[in-house]
Amino acid sequence: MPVDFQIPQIPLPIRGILSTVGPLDVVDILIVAIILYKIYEMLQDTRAITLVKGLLVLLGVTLVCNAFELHVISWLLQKAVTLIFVALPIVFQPELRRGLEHLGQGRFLGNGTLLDDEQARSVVHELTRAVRTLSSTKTGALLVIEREMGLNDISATGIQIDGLITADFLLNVFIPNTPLHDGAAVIRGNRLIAAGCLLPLTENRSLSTELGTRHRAAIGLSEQCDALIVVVSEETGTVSVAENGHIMRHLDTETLKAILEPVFSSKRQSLREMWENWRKEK
Ligand SMILES: Nc1ncnc2c1ncn2[C@@H]1O[C@H](COP(=O)(O)OP(=O)(O)OP(=O)(O)O)[C@@H](O)[C@H]1O
Repeated sequence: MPVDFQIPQIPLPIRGILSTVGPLDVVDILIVAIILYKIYEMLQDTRAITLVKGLLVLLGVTLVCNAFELHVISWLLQKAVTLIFVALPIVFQPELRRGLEHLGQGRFLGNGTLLDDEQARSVVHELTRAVRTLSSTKTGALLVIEREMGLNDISATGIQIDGLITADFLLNVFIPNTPLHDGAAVIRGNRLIAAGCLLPLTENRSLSTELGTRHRAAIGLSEQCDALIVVVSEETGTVSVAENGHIMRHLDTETLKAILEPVFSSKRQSLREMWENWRKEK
């Protein structure tokens, strides 16, 4: 028996709205949706997301109060929301700075040093060799690897060096009770550019209490820029890597190598080369 199937009719008011939507409106809405999603992605796992949720609740309550014409409460809430918007840039200065830096940083525009395949392989080999020894001898170390965002402000807090990276050189830097061992060493390309540098501490309160200031300094810097930070614990010898506000702990040499390889890889270099060639041609 044939089934009588009818396509449901779109209600008249919705049809009215749809008839006014053009292709440009669809593009407009898509762009706004992408921007909102990117903002959400940026704020995810940061202190700011809790505040955004609080703000949304406050806005919701204000709308409800307006609808019920509770004039005094809605006046107070409106003032509170305005005050919060003024306070936002002050309270979330680090997050804002990071967001704007992300915006301004094209993949090609970084100021790291170009490495060819051989140099990249060598620096990863020397780094992993040094970290393995530092870990087995329980020598505390903090190694900051610069990526697209320049770290001149961080390296300026320490002692300027500029030496080719070798495992022995790195081991020398972190020998306890020597002038350079305290603080972080900064790596740009295959060179150690500074040591004894001061990093900003994270204010994340949900971190394990096992993590002392060395690890908190690594997470703190990774919240503010795209650097990769390797930490060797003086207490336990464990190796960790901080990136993007997160820390991966208890890494073995193979895992560390797998993390480091793409950081120094030549794919990034070829994009840079494309950019530099394009600039030379201009
Ligand atoms: N803000 C900072 N910037 C750079 N280095 C720092 C900073 N704070 C601490 N450090 C380094 O960490 C050392 C202190 O480490 P602490 O024992 O407090 O941390 P930890 O995370 O428990 O590390 P570990 O497991 O090695 O003991 C300092 O001597 C210094 O070298």
